[in-house]
Amino acid sequence: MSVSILGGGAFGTALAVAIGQQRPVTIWARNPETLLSTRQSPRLPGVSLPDAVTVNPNLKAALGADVILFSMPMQSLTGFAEQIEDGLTGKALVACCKGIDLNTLRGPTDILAQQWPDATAAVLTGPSFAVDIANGLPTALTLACRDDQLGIKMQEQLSTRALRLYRTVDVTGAELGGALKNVIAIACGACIGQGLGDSARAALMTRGFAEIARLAQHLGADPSTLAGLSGFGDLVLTCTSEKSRNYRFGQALGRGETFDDDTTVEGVKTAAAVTALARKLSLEMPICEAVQNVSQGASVTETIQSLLNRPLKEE
Ligand SMILES: NC(=O)C1=CN([C@@H]2O[C@H](COP(=O)(O)OP(=O)(O)OC[C@H]3O[C@@H](n4cnc5c(N)ncnc54)[C@H](OP(=O)(O)O)[C@@H]3O)[C@@H](O)[C@H]2O)C=CC1
Ligand SMILES: O=C(CO)COP(=O)(O)O
Repeated sequence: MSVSILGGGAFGTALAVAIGQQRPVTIWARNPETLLSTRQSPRLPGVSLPDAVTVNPNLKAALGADVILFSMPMQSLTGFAEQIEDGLTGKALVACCKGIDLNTLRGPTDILAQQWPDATAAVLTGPSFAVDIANGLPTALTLACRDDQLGIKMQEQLSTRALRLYRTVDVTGAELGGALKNVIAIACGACIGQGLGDSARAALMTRGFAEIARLAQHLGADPSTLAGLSGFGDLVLTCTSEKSRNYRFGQALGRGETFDDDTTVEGVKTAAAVTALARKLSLEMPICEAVQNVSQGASVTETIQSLLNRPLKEE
């Protein structure tokens, strides 16, 4: 099975570095100049692509692979997919983005499946910072594919000695865990940024997990997926590490500081999408709604106070 990665940002480059330790892989980027000239991505400085990685600026050629990984921000996926005319029949399309599309309220595999009904859509997600993967540190991810036979083949192709893929057929659970943990990470960053302490963060993580489970199970996810790498695992990582862009964005909100506009922070648009989705489905998701409000400029102090003022209830 040949493998291509579309997207030359931090995650796409890290995956190319990891997979390229064991087998040939192609990476395509819309602005490939630096990758071509230095074999490093400006989004992941200091890490060089191994010889087994081909940088191919020709998208059509990259689309010829059997397995195609889509490694770009969630809100770019629809626009990117719509410009590709190829039917990609019979190919395995693996979404590597974490989020919910704000216009359609769909996850990445739905978007891929709608654009390419004759291909199989899957998702690769879980607790992993690009820099850790690229440095060869041990990492475990979830590969979710409804076609388990294809999932088994991809698991073998994409795993390396350090990058260990676990498999599931629960695409909905894997995708929603990865999308929503970014929203809760913003809340946790804001909590720490405001100086509210580790106990308050633990409360937000736990009640945030309850919100993730509420929405995901309503949409058919298996609770065991949510307790796994793509849910609980990624929630723990992202809510506790300053390597996370979502967490750092939340910290900046909590401290009343500005944040670099050019940094990918998936949780902001996902908070808006999930708030809309929860309203549509009549589900209560107060922490996600709070993140949406503070991202839109509401006071962090007042928003936290209104969470604390909610009626007492059973856990
Ligand atoms: N970084 C990480 O540690 C991890 C990230 N992820 C997920 O991976 C996804 C990508 O994030 P990440 O790589 O970190 O983000 P980066 O900000 O590092 O890079 C994003 C990349 O996407 C490219 N891109 C943006 N829009 C388009 C488009 N319309 N067409 C083609 N390429 C486009 C950008 O190109 P250009 O440089 O030209 O702007 C850039 O190379 C996110 O959903 C994230 O949640 C998942 C796990 C870990
Ligand atoms: O998804 C990630 C870790 O699993 C990366 O998190 P950030 O996008 O917050 O940096």
